[in-house]
Amino acid sequence: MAHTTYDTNTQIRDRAILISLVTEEVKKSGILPEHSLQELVSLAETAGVEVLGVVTQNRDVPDARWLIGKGKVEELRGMIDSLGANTAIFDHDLSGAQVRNLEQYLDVKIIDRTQLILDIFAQRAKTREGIIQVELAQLSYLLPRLSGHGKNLSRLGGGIGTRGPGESKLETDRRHIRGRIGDLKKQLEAVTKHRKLYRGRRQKSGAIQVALVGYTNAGKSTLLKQLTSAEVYIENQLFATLDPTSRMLELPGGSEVILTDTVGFIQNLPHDLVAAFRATLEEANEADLILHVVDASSPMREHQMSVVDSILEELGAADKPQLILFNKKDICTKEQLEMLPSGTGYLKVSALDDKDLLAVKEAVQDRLSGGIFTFRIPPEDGGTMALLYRIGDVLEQKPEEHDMLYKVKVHKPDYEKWGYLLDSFLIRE
Ligand SMILES: Nc1nc2c(ncn2[C@@H]2O[C@H](COP(=O)(O)OP(=O)(O)OP(=O)(O)O)[C@@H](O)[C@H]2O)c(=O)[nH]1
Ligand SMILES: [Mg+2]
Repeated sequence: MAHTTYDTNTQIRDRAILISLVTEEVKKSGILPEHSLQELVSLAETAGVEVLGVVTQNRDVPDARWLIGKGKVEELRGMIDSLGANTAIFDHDLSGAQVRNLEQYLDVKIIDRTQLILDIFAQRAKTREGIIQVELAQLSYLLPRLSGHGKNLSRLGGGIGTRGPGESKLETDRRHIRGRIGDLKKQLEAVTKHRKLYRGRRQKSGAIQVALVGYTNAGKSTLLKQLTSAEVYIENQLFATLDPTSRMLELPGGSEVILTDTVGFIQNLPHDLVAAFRATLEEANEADLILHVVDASSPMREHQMSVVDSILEELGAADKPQLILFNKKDICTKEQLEMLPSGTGYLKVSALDDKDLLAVKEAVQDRLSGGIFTFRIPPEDGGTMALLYRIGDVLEQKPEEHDMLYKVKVHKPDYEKWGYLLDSFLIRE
């Protein structure tokens, strides 16, 4: 199926009211409701929605029929009428029944946080793999809620919540959607296999992989660009990057690693999406070193870090060597900077500062270094000598009797891969 593209000029622009529900569960989670709502506003704006207003409600538990209390629903209806909204976006996942009830009563399009995120992903996906992944996630999300969506999706005929699978798809029966999900999974498998092959080749070539991961908008793409002079898409919006981009990064010692930018993480990342993007996020899993980029200026810094940690754990990448980059130090307050932990695993940087960029490269080099070793190699053995240059930085070379002595600062990942070939040349002291 062709991916539905969205032309903002010919569509009715979404004019939305955002609704945040603060339950006991939310209070216990440590997520500050105002930040979550702020994030929802950013998500909506990123999706191209005009935000007309917000409504919040405190309630111990969600209402089964309406999510929010009936009185709030009335209030919302009044706001919708007076502001001329055509969409209501809830910072909370909705059941099919809740969508149906709200849609009937309010007569606007009802969207929840997950759909909003999925919609942004649909707009952003560029590669075949990304496009399939998004459609798969959208359909998996839609399937159990199918009965909830009715006339408004087709009446408005576009905008958030309807991009991707396309309107006609929403009207077909579940069996059809299940069939489509099956097809997509097969396609995804084929594309992923191809990627794995390519990745395998990259690994065989001995290249060291370093992955930039972190919360959305932390500055990952900016760092990739600044460190490698790559042309990448940088925006002060959420999920600017969807498909991983890899570039060569030259370290101060002269050796090269492959640096990969990845999709940003977000709290409550829809589970279907994590599953669908597993293949992409596996870049992090394949990495020899993870650079966890943190927006140190964010008031939600700690929470965002723990979101990233738990997603890394879900991916099985929690035990990878990690370096934490506290980014955007140039816009941090003095207090924020003082609060940051320090030590060898952490670096406070600004992606816009050349000195800091050099410090990042040095730290990467250090983290990848497995120590300094000396090898004795006969001068005619060019192959082994070439191998030395592959596993690290040659610091010194001098003749001794008939051989050459090489002092090498080895890269841990390379040494683990190739070191066994050098065992017999190693001088043990
Ligand atoms: N002041 C300041 N701004 C920064 C710094 N690094 C990045 N930014 C800005 O932060 C915003 C987000 O940067 P990106 O590089 O797109 O962030 P990202 O982590 O790739 O975001 P996603 O792709 O959305 O996950 C942009 O407006 C950048 O210009 C920094 O060190 N200092
Ligand atoms: Mg990015």
